[in-house]
Amino acid sequence: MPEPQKDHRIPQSTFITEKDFRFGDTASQHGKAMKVPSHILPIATIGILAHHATATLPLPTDEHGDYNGADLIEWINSHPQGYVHPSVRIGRERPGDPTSMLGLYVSSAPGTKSIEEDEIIARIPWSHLISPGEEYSRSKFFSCQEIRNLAKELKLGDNSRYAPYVRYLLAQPRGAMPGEWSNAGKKFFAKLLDYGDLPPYEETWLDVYETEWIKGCHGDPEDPMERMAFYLASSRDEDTLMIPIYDMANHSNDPDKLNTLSFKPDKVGKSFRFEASRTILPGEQIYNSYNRCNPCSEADFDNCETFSSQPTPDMFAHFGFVESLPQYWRFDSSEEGEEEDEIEMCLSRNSSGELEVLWFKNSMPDEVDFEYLSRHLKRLKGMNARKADLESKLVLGNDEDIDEKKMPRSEWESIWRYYDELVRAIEAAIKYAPPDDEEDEL
Ligand SMILES: C[S@@+](CC[C@H](N)C(=O)[O-])C[C@H]1O[C@@H](n2cnc3c(N)ncnc32)[C@H](O)[C@@H]1O
Repeated sequence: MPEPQKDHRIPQSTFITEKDFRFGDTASQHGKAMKVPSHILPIATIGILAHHATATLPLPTDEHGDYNGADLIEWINSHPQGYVHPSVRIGRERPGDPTSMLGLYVSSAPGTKSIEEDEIIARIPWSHLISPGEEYSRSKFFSCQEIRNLAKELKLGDNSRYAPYVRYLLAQPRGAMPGEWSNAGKKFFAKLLDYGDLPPYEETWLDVYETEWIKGCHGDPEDPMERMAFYLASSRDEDTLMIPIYDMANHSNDPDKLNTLSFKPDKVGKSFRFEASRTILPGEQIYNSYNRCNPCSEADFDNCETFSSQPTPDMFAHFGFVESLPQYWRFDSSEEGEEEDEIEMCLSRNSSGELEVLWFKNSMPDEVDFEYLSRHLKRLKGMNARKADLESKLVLGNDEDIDEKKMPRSEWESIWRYYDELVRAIEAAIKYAPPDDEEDEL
């Protein structure tokens, strides 16, 4: 499929002429026990919360006390088809600072070589992927069997044949995605979005676990490990595969940052490959794109391996963070029962650093859309004016006992981070509206 045309020279509104290449936004975009390396700390000491976790051996850490994936790398390299590039470092963005993100890097240790374009960053053999087994297909984007298999391995803990991977997964903090939030957090977020009138639309986050897992896969509502497996798959898998090492890479669609390509196994039994799309220098972070195929990313469509094209709000629903620019926004201004009326735009910065909106020719805003956007902007600003009051009523204090009407501070902060980006997108849509004569073409 051709890539949409973008013209960065035009500072205000411009067109994207081809847009109908969405394949569906379903994609996620989702050994033996090892000797523990000498440099270890118990999970709790390195500040990772593990809910419902099976007790496992501690995670290996580096000299800063950060998880370094040493056991994972050794486990993968011990397989004849397994390979992790020797320059790869797993660690924190700011070593030793637990508030900074864990991710994949090219080490900056003296003597470390760059990873060159087309070089393999990691090759993960089929035996080291948690998969739907014989049901695997390259063109399948959701699998109940994958989640079942993942839950089974999580329960096995150190006895899993994926133990080095499972240990890391069990140590992941839970509760970052809107679907996992407290009732109070979900209720307030739903209100902020005017109960389904703004994205992310409720079907992408509100009851996904109940709809997709409990109903769709006949999951057990009493099994916390199944719930954990569901959300781990949602935020980490590549379509239907859980892929160690690869899933340590953080997301970016910034063309200056995105530096990799990935290749799924053609069929059961084959390996997964993760490659450099350009030279990655020592000290640089290794980034993946979780929605590479969205029309606002600069990715070459030939490299569109997973067809994942989620808009920025859906990314928030599935992964719990708001991607930085470029962003892809889709609003539906229609009333219930009416035919869909979509506004679609890319938000980015031009070469002078100014915000820029790129419109899609067939879904530019008309008068009805402007009324919709303006009404919500006013409503959202009204909520912001009451933020301090709302905070005192809705956020749990440090020493406060659990209260059904209140949410943890992390949820509150996440909601307002999303608020800032949503308001910026709506303001930009209004400010950079297409001129009237272009509107007439609709
Ligand atoms: C596949 S994991 C990536 C590795 C992850 N950072 C870890 O510690 O294992 C996806 C999760 O990483 C975080 N993440 C990835 N890219 C991010 C970004 N650009 N900004 C903020 N959080 C990000 C989000 O919490 C997301 O749900």
